[in-house]
Amino acid sequence: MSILFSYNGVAHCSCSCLECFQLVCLLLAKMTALAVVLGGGISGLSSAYYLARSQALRFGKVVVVESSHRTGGWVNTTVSEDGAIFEHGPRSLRTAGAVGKNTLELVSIKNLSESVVPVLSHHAAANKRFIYARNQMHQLPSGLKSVLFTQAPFTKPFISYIMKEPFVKTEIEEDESVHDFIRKRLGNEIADYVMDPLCIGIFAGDARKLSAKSCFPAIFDPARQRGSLIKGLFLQGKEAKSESNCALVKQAKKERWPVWTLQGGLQTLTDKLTDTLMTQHGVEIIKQNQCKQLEFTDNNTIKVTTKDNCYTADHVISAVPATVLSGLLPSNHNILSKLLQEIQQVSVAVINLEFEGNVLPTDGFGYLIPSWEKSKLLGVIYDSCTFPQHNRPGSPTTRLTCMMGGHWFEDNFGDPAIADPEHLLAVAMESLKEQINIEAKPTRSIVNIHKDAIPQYRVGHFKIVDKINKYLDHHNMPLDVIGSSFCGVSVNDCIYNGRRTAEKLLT
Ligand SMILES: Cc1cc2nc3c(=O)[nH]c(=O)nc-3n(C[C@H](O)[C@H](O)[C@H](O)COP(=O)(O)OP(=O)(O)OC[C@H]3O[C@@H](n4cnc5c(N)ncnc54)[C@H](O)[C@@H]3O)c2cc1C
Ligand SMILES: C=CC1=C(C)c2cc3[nH]c(cc4nc(cc5[nH]c(cc1n2)c(C)c5CCC(=O)O)C(CCC(=O)O)=C4C)c(C)c3C=C
Repeated sequence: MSILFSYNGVAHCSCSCLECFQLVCLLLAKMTALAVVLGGGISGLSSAYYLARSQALRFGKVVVVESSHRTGGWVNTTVSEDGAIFEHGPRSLRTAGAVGKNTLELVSIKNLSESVVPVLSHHAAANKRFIYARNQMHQLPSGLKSVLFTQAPFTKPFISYIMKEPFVKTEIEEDESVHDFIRKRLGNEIADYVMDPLCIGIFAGDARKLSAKSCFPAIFDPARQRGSLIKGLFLQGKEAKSESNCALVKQAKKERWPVWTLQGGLQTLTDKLTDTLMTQHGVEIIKQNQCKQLEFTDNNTIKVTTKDNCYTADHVISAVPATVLSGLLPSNHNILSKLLQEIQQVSVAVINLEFEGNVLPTDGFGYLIPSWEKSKLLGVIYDSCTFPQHNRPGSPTTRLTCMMGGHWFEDNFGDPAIADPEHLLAVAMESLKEQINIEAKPTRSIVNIHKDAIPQYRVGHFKIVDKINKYLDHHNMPLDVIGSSFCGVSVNDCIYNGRRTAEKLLT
């Protein structure tokens, strides 16, 4: 069989049989099929990468439309002229679990293995995490000694909470707040001193509102299955885990890295993805090209209207926040719009500071402040201790990041769109003085107000996500939704979900 075809859509087959004609039509359709990815954050970039790297030829063209002048979304690093690195968004990625392994594999494929900067297991940043409560700094238990002996602010040794839990009789809810879930099983102290600050350190959110099922599926689901949190975690640990052939994954496991970053900061990853998508995979990334509207056509395509262009897409992957997608949909899909609107985000003020010399009271990852302390500061990250490789070369400096706002932004600072950076800086400096006795003037300060940065998975979030996916299926819409609004806010989750969606489309 010899087939000739031209790009005007007319196929010529020398044997002129119907089978060949159909095959050619199919090939042509695939070669011209267009996938549009909305949003060039880590979710959009990774889904575009996993779509474009495939040989499956499902799409002839992949286009990423991004509203801002840069890709990366919340992944945003400043490399100053003197070599100091400041992260305005995520700063470290965990190695644990399938999602952690997947990111290390991606880093390895992208030839970034040599750029990985790990935190080693014996390092202070791996073991010393603090909470600031009742005017004192408390180290959270880590290691056998601190589990066996009573350590303030707890009134019992950690082990006693753990031993009792399998015998606690409690209703198994389909979902409940993180605080309730832990309080019922491990008591008030663990809920108040561990889970409350943990919800701040991941979601900048309120443990009494956030969903245990959606925010911590790795503890909620096994606990529900086994009737006990401790039994669930223990038995889950015994389940077979798939091995990876990736040298970087093996090294991370062998050396027990808890978290890592990259030389040049985490934006190195999004920059590399952006670059290789365009130069090696033929993906078009169009910046400053905000998507304005989506229209669903009769022939099952989507008309994507952006600031400067209009595309007829065979498939759209939305990697913008749920609330943004909600505003792009036509009025006949207002049920879907309303569901998306329910997934709200909170705003965070991120203040990067640099001081001459070492001004930290101790080494460690940093500290979080439980919400019931009513501090205006959510917590502080000791960047120069965690990743000294990112300090300005030469004389010693301290870099730290103060985070403020989150669920409590409006209460504490008013409308994030008009909050005063000078005021935020002053509040941060005041809190640092009160909490860790830093009175020195910073040599550098960068204030960013990240509006609507972190989605809040409130109790019942899983039902909203389920309804959204069912709606898309039921209406046979050529649209997938990914990104931090849905199934995990960590960079690892975003990459993993981008991959899963791309691979689903290719099968
Ligand atoms: C302060 C902070 C600290 C964090 N720390 C960590 C951490 O240490 N570790 C970790 O794993 N995670 C961390 N996270 C979470 C993680 O960074 C984010 O959840 C993740 O980067 C979200 O990626 P995304 O691509 O889903 O969304 P986004 O980054 O929001 O990307 C969405 C993109 O869509 C674009 N866009 C929006 N509207 C439109 C439109 N209409 N048309 C076209 N484009 C549009 C945006 O400009 C953006 O580029 C942190 C987040 C914040 C804010
Ligand atoms: C110790 C101080 C910390 C502050 C302050 C903090 C603020 C903060 N963090 C996020 C979002 C995320 N952080 C994540 C990981 C993470 N955060 C801290 C500490 C602080 N965070 C640590 C020690 C870690 C590593 C987790 C670990 O090793 O166990 C993540 C990723 C979580 C994951 O599942 O991988 C996110 C997301 C925000 C929005 C924020 C602002 C207040």
